[in-house]
Amino acid sequence: MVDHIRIGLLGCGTVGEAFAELLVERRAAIEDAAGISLDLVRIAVRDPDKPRSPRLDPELFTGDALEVVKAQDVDIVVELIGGTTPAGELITTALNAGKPVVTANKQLIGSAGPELFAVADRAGVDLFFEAAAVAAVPILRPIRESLLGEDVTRVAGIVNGTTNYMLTRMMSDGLSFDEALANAQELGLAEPDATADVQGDDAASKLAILASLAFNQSVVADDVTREGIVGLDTEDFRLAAQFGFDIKLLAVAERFTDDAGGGEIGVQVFPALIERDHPLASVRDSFNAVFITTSAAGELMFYGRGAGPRPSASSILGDVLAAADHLRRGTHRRVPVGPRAVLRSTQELTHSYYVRTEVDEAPGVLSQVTGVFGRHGVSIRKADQQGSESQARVVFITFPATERALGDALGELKGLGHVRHVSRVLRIYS
Ligand SMILES: NC(=O)C1=CN([C@@H]2O[C@H](COP(=O)(O)OP(=O)(O)OC[C@H]3O[C@@H](n4cnc5c(N)ncnc54)[C@H](OP(=O)(O)O)[C@@H]3O)[C@@H](O)[C@H]2O)C=CC1
Ligand SMILES: N[C@@H](CC=O)C(=O)O
Repeated sequence: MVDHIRIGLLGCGTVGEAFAELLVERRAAIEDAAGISLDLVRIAVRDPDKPRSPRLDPELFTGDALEVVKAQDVDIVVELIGGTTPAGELITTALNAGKPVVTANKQLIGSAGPELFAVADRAGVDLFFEAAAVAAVPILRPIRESLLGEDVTRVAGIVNGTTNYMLTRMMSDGLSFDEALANAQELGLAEPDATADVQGDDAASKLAILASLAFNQSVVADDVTREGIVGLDTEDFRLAAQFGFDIKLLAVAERFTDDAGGGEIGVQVFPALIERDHPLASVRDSFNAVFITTSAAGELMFYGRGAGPRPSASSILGDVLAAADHLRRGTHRRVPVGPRAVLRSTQELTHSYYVRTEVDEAPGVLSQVTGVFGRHGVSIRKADQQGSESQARVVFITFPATERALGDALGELKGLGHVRHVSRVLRIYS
């Protein structure tokens, strides 16, 4: 017997169109494999008169998203408009009407996830969002299901495809920032507003989603401290290579258990130097990879395409099938919402650092600078000086120290006579 499930799609842009096409392409195979016929019955867009894929029936398009959500002939709503408004209101309306929702909207889930999970739970329907974190890679379902009973202590990796693609092209092919970004946009990797990618906001939303599910605590994007990749220059790439490192934009969530059994968490997104033989250094282009550390399983690695229309469509299709299967069985899977996370101040988080300074080439400057670091408890692992008669660049690689200690040392360094400026500070990830 074949069950017919009718899909209402909100948004048919970069990702929405790829999803609609994949649905049409895979319809017969899905029917054979799962006994479910997924019928795309309505598509809401901003401008219904815009030319669309010839593979999609023009009769399906409307400019009224609310009408699609409320339509009697729509069983599952797929939200691919993006942003918080009107996506949030549309999803809430669908859930309250008893319709399961599938979305790829990390911005919305990363900021209002806990509220929406509660709405879905009250309504007794599914809210799935696998594509909202690490696009094609099934990671949220394993966290929600396979690792539900586990004690997860760390989630860390590369979660933004655009910036990983850009860093790969800038480091390997010498592309400028603007060229690399334009290529990423052409490939459909970037957000509609790509500042979210390059400033680390997209990665912060994804980290909030991953940390919430992994630690069973409520974490929102605003909790995540972030630095993007804006401002990195060819000299950083050259120096990183010289020291045996690659540069990657990382997202790291850690849970620290105290003696009383409490657990603060640290959530950070930052560009970092990473040793060339570290597995994350081999993650290139739009690929992403996330390590999850648990007490029993140890370390697990999830790897695959973290952005792009078709990889995202694959993940959305998986969610739609899961929701369709639940619908025919009359069941749903709730998203657990844990207590509000207690955040550890980033000042107390510990890293090794790469510090690039420009100094006057005067005798003793190097030991003066090393002395300042030492006074603040930041020990130097390596210092490399290159320069001309009047000016030198000194790169310091430190042993692990807290952000507070490094900040204090840099503060004092800036007041030092022969230090012209500190031109870059990057964390080193190992
Ligand atoms: N790019 C990627 O690799 C990935 C993206 N995502 C997420 O997917 C979502 C969609 O992104 P993307 O496809 O790039 O976005 P686009 O901007 O390409 O598409 C947005 C779509 O929404 C439609 N739309 C906008 N406002 C309304 C409205 N008020 N009512 C109805 N339709 C509306 C637009 O209509 P029109 O066509 O008429 O302009 C368009 O079809 C975002 O949440 C994004 O974060 C998730 C994973 C990966
Ligand atoms: N813009 C995002 C798309 C996928 O989530 C990214 O580059 O990772």
